[in-house]
Amino acid sequence: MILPIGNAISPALLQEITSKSQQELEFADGRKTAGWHARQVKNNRQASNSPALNAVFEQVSKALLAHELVQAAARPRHIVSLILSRYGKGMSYGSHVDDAMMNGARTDLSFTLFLNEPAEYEGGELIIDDPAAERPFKLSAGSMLLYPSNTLHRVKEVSSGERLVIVGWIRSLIRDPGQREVLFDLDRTIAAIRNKPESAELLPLLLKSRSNLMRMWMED
Ligand SMILES: O=C(O)CCC(=O)C(=O)O
Ligand SMILES: [Fe+2]
Repeated sequence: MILPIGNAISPALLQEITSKSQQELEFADGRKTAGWHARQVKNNRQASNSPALNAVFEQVSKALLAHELVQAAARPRHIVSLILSRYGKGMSYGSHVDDAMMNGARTDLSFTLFLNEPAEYEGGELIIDDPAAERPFKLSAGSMLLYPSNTLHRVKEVSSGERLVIVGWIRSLIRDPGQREVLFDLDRTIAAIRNKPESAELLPLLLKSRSNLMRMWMED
């Protein structure tokens, strides 16, 4: 499941990140943190490690882990890694798969949190490989695209302006994307009937099914 999530972080946090990116943070060649294959197709710049960057990442992690849709779709155990990237004119990231393990943890979901508006740059679409159709995504500032880490994906060349994003990886309590989708659908069903008096009898059974599926599938 590929899921766009609007308003993933607050406008205040978004504003703080963009102004720090312009004024305070330093950026270096993104190839330094890529594996041997990704290095050949990666052409961007990313924020270097610093206390200011860590403070940003802490706030972003907190906001995303508290977000209802992120919780429902990803069932996150924790955020494994975050990168703040900037793509200027001529930069892109060719087709690749993300590393299965980062910082000692399995990566189950990947996401891109868009930090500036689509009108601020040409190109720069995130494309998730899909045998049936190419799906380009270019979301508004503060929105994120959440997708399974087992996909091939790429970022089209930016032809003008600048693209600023935070890219991240989530270790889920539910390893299998299909099982996560069943739980996501159940969450939505429960939310839709929760306050309907005519569903009062069915609700406990649905809650029981969700709990018991979690017990079957969850790992820590
Ligand atoms: O910039 C993006 O939207 C995605 C970047 C990416 O795929 C990666 O860093 O692995
Ligand atoms: Fe990637």
